[in-house]
Amino acid sequence: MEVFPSPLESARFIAGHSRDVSVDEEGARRVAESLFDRASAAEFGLAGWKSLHELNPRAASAEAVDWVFLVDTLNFSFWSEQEEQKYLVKYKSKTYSGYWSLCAAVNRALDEGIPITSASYFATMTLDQVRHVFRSDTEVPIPLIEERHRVLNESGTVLLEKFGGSFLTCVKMSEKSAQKLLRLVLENFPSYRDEALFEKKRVSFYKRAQILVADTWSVLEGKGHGSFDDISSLTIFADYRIPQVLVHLKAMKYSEELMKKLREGTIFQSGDREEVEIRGCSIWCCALICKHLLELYQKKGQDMREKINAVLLDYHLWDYARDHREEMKDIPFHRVRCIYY
Ligand SMILES: Nc1nc2c(c(CN[C@H]3C=C[C@H](O)[C@@H]3O)cn2[C@@H]2O[C@H](COP(=O)(O)O)[C@@H](O)[C@H]2O)c(=O)[nH]1
Repeated sequence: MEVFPSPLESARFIAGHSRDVSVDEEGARRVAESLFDRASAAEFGLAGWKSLHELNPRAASAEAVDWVFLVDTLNFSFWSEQEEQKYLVKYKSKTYSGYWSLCAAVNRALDEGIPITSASYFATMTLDQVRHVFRSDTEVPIPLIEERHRVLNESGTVLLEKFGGSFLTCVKMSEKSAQKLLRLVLENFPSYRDEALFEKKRVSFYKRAQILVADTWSVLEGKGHGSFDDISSLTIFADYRIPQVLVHLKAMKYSEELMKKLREGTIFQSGDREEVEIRGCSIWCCALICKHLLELYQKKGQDMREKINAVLLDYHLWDYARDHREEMKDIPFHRVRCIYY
């Protein structure tokens, strides 16, 4: 049986050997305290995935699960070199940027009668068809269009050959275990294997694989085939926004030399030491915030393990980063062009 390193153990190891990034335990505690009241609010919970985001599916159907699979297969690299020159998609008289531009393009295609979420379609899509579906409403195209074409064909082919073209089939095989679904995704879909070498050790982040499991849990509303009893075993999803918000909230710190490189807009490569430290420390920092949050509730005699986990903390912090873009503009995000996040 193939061994997949645990993202949480990887994060612990990276945080323990990191040079340019540090987790601030006091800062993490303060973030937990600031979230304390909000964590028991409805928006923080699972229902927020649909109620807060108009582009997410309303249904909990097999088609909705396929929508999640397609989107998370392409859920990477939306940042633009120049902030003012970026990929944008207009949908139902609203203009979307970043991750939401991907969702808007998918929904636009579905409205045009293009079965973009069907494996039988995206398994054999041509590059021109991908260019058409994800066309931009500015002169800036979606980044990594050739890579998106490749992962679409690859993932669609596997979904057809091994799971009858339906990601729900894969979910059913996981028998309500998030870790089993994570393993099935990693074993079968190579583009999801988000790993690196750090201090000669194989470490993992599995950002798209873990968010795929989390979004599947969310779209199925934690019920039926999506009632994962081990959903709390997932970590946050190490993208390029969570580190930014953790530094903004002073739960994580960068060295002067790293801050300088980030401010200059240095483009890092997947697996660079600084990139691995940023991603691993982000995961570790959020694990500490979760721990402190649960302890705060325990002191109040409330067992919130069903309501607080890294997934819901991640969604909250990611949405916070979106809503506080202006306030966070002095904190640079790290730039890597890759298919992992
Ligand atoms: N850690 C984490 N990373 C996330 C997401 C999402 C979308 N999930 C939302 C959908 C339903 C839920 O309610 C979530 O709110 C996208 N990303 C990553 O962000 C980056 C894009 O950023 P920007 O350029 O600002 O749009 C890119 O790496 C993308 O992969 C998340 O949830 N967590």
